[in-house]
Amino acid sequence: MTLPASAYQDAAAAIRARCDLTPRWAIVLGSGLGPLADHVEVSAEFAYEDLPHFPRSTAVGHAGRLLLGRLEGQAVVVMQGRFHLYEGWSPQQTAMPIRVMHALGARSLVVTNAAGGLNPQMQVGDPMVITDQINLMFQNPLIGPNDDALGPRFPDMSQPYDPAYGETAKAAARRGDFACHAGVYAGMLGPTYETRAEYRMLRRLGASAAGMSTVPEVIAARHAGMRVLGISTVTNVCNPDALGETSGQEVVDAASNASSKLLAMVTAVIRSAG
Ligand SMILES: O=P(O)(O)O[C@H]1O[C@H](CO)[C@@H](O)[C@H]1O
Ligand code: HPA
Repeated sequence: MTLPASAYQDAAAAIRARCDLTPRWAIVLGSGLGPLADHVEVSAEFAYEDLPHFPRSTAVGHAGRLLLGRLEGQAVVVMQGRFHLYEGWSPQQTAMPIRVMHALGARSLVVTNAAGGLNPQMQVGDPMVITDQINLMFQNPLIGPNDDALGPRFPDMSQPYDPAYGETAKAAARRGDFACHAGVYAGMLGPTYETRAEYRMLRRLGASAAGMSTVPEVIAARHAGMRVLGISTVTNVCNPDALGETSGQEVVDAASNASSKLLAMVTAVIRSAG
């Protein structure tokens, strides 16, 4: 579905009409990671269905709420649930909330997700700081007329994830004494999990984690010049030579069990950016 060019401004105006907080940080909470929002001192809350042009959350473990408030004293806007291509939303729709949060004032983005761990050292519950991404969805939210007011026609993607944010997140994991990896996120279309042959291929391509989100959001954020921190939580281990079965509920449960690690890393980055 094509969105009107004004879609994200319309949604931002509807939010501003009820809340005058200018968020500095935008945070997207992935599958099972919604409880992180319990730590936000909430000023206003919106159901996605009440916001103009917003898609509705249909994925398991995605509440479908936008919150404005404070985390560690910093003004934040938080998506409790995101949109995926496999739900039937267009690339533009999956990325639209990023533009809305940018229009509200956010200039830094934290994207989190549940992902399959491809690196043999990974265990369920381990976080991974995303250093780069591979777009294997073969779709792009910037296709169509470019909004020159937002960003360039051909955005640079040489460093989509901010290295300083990543270092701060890793330092928080060291202080917390929990394992933390760093690596490349492969964005898949889904909704099927990958076959053994596909996990093998992803390893060969240099990916350390596989998921079905994040890539369109980060493209939209970089287009708009936002600094990005990305953290995956390993919810299933993808060993092509001994692959167990994976279910959506298992992914959600594993992510929420590990959410305290994510909270420690995200709050450290937000605090350090003062
Ligand atoms: O990336 P998030 O939204 O965390 O969700 C991940 O978990 C779901 C699969 O279990 C897929 O939606 C995948 O992308
Ligand atoms: O193994 C996976 N593959 C794709 N998406 C996922 N989301 C959680 N785990 C996975």
